[in-house]
Amino acid sequence: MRTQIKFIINPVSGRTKGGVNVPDLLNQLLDTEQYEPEIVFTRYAGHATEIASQAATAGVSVVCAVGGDGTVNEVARGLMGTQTALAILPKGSGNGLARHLGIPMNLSHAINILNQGEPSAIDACTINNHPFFCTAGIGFDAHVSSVFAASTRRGLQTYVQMVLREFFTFQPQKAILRLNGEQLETQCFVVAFANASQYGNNAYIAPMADIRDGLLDVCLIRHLNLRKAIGISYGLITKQIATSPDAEYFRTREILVTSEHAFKFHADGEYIGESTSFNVQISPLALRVIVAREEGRNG
Ligand SMILES: Nc1ncnc2c1ncn2[C@@H]1O[C@H](COP(=O)(O)OP(=O)(O)OP(=O)(O)O)[C@@H](O)[C@H]1O
Repeated sequence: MRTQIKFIINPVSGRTKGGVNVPDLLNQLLDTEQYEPEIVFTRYAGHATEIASQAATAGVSVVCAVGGDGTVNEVARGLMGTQTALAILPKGSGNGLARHLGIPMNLSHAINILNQGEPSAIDACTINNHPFFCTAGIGFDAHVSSVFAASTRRGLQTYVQMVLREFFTFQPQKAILRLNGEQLETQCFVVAFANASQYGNNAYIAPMADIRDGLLDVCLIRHLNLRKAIGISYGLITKQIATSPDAEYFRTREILVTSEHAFKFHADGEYIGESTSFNVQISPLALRVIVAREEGRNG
């Protein structure tokens, strides 16, 4: 019997990439002896969660998110805790979870992985009950998400320009971190909560994060001047941030953060809002994903 697979395509993701007609590509490359495909397009933000959740209830084996991290997050939250596996055809600009899982950025290659892949369970997380699968954070990274969300311009270059501009006016705030029975009162430029190793675009905020270990990798950056920020940025792209004296790491199942001043927060790069209190938790192995056979065994 063929495996039922539902493709959920976000027509507005990856606007800067243009060009690729995903249904045509699937017609050419998907192994239809193995898969029985159905293709749907999202009509509004949040629609992907509804479609994915209905597919899981109907017993569809695989739901494939065709889009960026926002689409992957929406589909994954509809599948968490079910037997239906997530697949990813990356079409966004960051593609953090796909990159972490070794899914190729080239869509044809990604379809080939799907043809030969197997399900493998990964951890799922929440920040104040908002699910995330890659990274969440409070402080500067969330501030950048909020500015980026409000902008009509997209692309890596816009993003880098925005980060530079915002860096010079952003002020760290005091917070209390509670984790592993300990309490830490500190200035926070960023507190990143990593399930996967990267934000996306191969920016490795927690290079040693294991997505199947039942633990969050927490990265605390207390404050940064320009010289230190250049070091951190270099560490992000060379996977060496953990050796920086300006980035501290903790592993935990749960973390509570409280502050007097509100912090902005994001989940999988999507700006969510502001709060003075954060509860970040992990649900071990709560999401099945289709990965290359080797990745499932070793990754
Ligand atoms: N039909 C639609 N119309 C408008 N917005 C949509 C639609 N379908 C999904 N969305 C929203 O589009 C947003 C962006 O999607 P996504 O993150 O996948 O693409 P991206 O921003 O290009 O990629 P990346 O996050 O990697 O930069 C998501 O927040 C999602 O809720």
